[in-house]
Amino acid sequence: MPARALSRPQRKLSTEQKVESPHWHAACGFIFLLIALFYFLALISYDPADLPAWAPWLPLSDTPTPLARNLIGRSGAVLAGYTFWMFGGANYVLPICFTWFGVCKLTSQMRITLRAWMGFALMVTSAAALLYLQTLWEWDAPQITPLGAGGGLGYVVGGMLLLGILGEVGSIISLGFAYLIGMIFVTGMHPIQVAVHILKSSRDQFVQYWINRRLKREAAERAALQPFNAPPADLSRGKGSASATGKRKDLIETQLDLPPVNPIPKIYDSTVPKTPKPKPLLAEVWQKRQEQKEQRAAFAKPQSLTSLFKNYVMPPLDILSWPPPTERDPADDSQLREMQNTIIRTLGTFDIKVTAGDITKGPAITRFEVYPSDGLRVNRIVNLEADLARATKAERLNILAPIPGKDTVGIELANREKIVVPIRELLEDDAFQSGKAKIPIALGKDVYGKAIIADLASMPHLLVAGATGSGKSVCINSIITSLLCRFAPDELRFIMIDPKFVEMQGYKDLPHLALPVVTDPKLSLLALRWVVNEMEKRYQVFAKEGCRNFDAFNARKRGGTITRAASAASAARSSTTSRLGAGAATAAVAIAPPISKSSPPPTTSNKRGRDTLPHPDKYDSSNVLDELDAEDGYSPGGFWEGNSEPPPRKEPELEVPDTFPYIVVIIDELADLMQTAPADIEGAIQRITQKARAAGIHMIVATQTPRADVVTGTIKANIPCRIAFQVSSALDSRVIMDRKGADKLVGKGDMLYLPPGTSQLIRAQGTMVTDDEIQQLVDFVCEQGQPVFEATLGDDSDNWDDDEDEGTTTPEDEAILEKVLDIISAEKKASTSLIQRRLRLGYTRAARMMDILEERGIIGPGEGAKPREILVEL
Ligand SMILES: Nc1ncnc2c1ncn2[C@@H]1O[C@H](COP(=O)(O)OP(=O)(O)OP(=O)(O)O)[C@@H](O)[C@H]1O
Repeated sequence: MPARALSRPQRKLSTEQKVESPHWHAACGFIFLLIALFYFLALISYDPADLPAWAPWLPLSDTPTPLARNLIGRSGAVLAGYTFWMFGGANYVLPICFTWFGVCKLTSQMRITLRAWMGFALMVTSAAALLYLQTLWEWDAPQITPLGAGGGLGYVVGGMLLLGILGEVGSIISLGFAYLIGMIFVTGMHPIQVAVHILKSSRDQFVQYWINRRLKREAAERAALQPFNAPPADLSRGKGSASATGKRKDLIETQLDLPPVNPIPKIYDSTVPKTPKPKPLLAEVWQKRQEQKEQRAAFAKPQSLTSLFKNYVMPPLDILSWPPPTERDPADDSQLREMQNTIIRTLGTFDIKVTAGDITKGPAITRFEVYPSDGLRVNRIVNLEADLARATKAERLNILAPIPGKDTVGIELANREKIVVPIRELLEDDAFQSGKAKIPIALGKDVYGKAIIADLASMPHLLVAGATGSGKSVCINSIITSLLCRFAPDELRFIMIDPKFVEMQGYKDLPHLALPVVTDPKLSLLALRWVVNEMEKRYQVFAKEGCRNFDAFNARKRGGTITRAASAASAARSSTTSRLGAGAATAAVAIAPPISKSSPPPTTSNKRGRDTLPHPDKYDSSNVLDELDAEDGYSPGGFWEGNSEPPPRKEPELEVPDTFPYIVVIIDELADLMQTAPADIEGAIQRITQKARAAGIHMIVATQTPRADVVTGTIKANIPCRIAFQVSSALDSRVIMDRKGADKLVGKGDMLYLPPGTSQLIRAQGTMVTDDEIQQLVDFVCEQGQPVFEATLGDDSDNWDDDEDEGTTTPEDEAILEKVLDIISAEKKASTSLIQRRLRLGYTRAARMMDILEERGIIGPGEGAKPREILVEL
């Protein structure tokens, strides 16, 4: 390729130069070829007899022809006459060079640079001088070139200038080198390289021919050995079948170590929707599950979720809309190719040689692939991001160097018009319908048009972050929609924490809700504690049943034995985890009637060292512990009233449900929660994300504030699966994904997805679900049942921060006190604000810790703003 010689090396100039259109190059190419042809015809048919009488200096013929015989007429004869007079035999170099320029313009769309023109002049001059000096053959055509074989130019340069200075041999050698240099300038190719290339390609041709013959022979032999009626394996695929060609190519490349040949570039338009399937596979999955549920419901307790929702009907996908096909125009191939040429040309102006690869038009972006030439560092392409953005006039441009898993570099440009990916398209996709994923969630379509259906069960938790308006809420809604279209209320329960008040209000009547939608950031901790509690309870049930995890438990052979309906027992008595709503003044947690006996009531320790339930009056029917105590002879308050040694207390039996539903906790705006009680929220999220997977509990956390104090290291360490929408800076992108890239997204659903178990990001366009679709879906679901809450969170949250009785501390408090003591001993200072800052506690809680330490005689009383006195050696 002539790229190197014809491209302009000065970068300074190339940043300013205009990128010419392909039409201009094509026109120039044809003009060059036309000139070359005319010129050549004029030369080969030159006869001095055609010259008109008025042509000065030229040796005119004695017998002029009345009609010019020159193929280009009299003007051709005049042109040939003068140029022969000037350049002699070197005249033929001119049409050859013009042909070369024309071919370059047409094939590579290269500029004919000054260097190429100089090379051209050098070739003609040295050729003319060489012809003048050569003595190998006698030049005897004075009527054509009166000044010798090299014409006037050869005579002046060879005869008058060089011969006297360098002598004959010296002149011929130097002129030979000058001719080669001229050729290198014109073609951009080293003659030796050209020779090697020609040799190599002829060898390749020969080898390919030889291998083709061998393959054909082998195929024919195999066909002859095949049974009469069997289709011949290779021949049936045809001569040009992809696999045969690929095999042949591999064979050639591996056996002969030939340079790889880039595949022919293709254009893919992944925005064209697939035709919806008439009968989704998932219907069969549902049908099967429905039958299983009906069998189970026969044994289930009447108030259990299985019984309540045994006739639940899954929402039909027709509820969701499908945009009419007319809204989507197919990709315009010529425009895409033109843009790719612009990219290649722009890179060429910086001396970066690339060849065209595939073009993939995705819903939001188009990826142009290019093959870097051998020895090119891909970083050089990355460094030209700004110049490429200028040349392509792109709003945002992203360079993948290289595209993971490929040998090409990808240049991604935002489409002028975005194609919306309707959620229905994904829900009808095979990946969703096949039922392979346990908790499938439709996320979007990648640039190749492949549906991204993730499995929340394998994630097992997800972080969604991006600037405001980038598409987070739509993504969360898509996830909820996917789950609603797949799970009945007894199979999957939601816990929705929505401090923004607006995002999840539409879901407040869903029967899938385990708790009411939490909008008060202060109550969200209670909800998270409920989840922790539920998780611990599930583990106890698993241990009792000898099951390792959620799946094993739900898949175990069930005998229909359901133990005594005692509530939550050891979980309730084990104080570490069951402190939901602890304290009388706390958000009261009341177990709703239908589920009351199957959920562990929250507990706290009273001063007498016994676990009691907060707000016992708020529990519907019975205080189970009191019932059990009464059986054993304890008073309702838990005191032993007999005279002898108290008998060992009976532990209430753990209820083993038939199956557990999945629980999906969705937090929409983590930042709001982290403002209220960062340490507690972080701790709760950490516990859930660390342990909850095997208990069938999964968490989705969204935030529009990707700051390090919101998306903390602890949270990130426990949520490896992330989705980043557009953010304003590379720093924000690093907070979310630990690398930049999200700052290059174009918004409105354009996202980067980090799937589980890999470090390779996938760029995708998120699915779109409209408010109307959600409304219709929710209406359909809500018509089939009321929400059955596992607990209701009271609104008495004002004092939740200091939610313990005076002087009573929980293990959680003790853990914080430990940290407080560490800080005090390190800083040699005890002040509430210091504790607040270091542990990120609210004022009330920090002050309470100080009061407890004062009570224990570790620090002195407060003296206004002054730090307190440290009374003991720490
Ligand atoms: N996947 C998508 N496809 C097409 N358009 C989308 C998509 N996602 C979002 N949008 C567009 O972007 C707008 C903003 O999206 P969304 O409300 O989800 O942003 P957000 O990140 O949740 O913002 P905020 O944090 O302010 O709530 C939507 O109204 C919609 O027009």
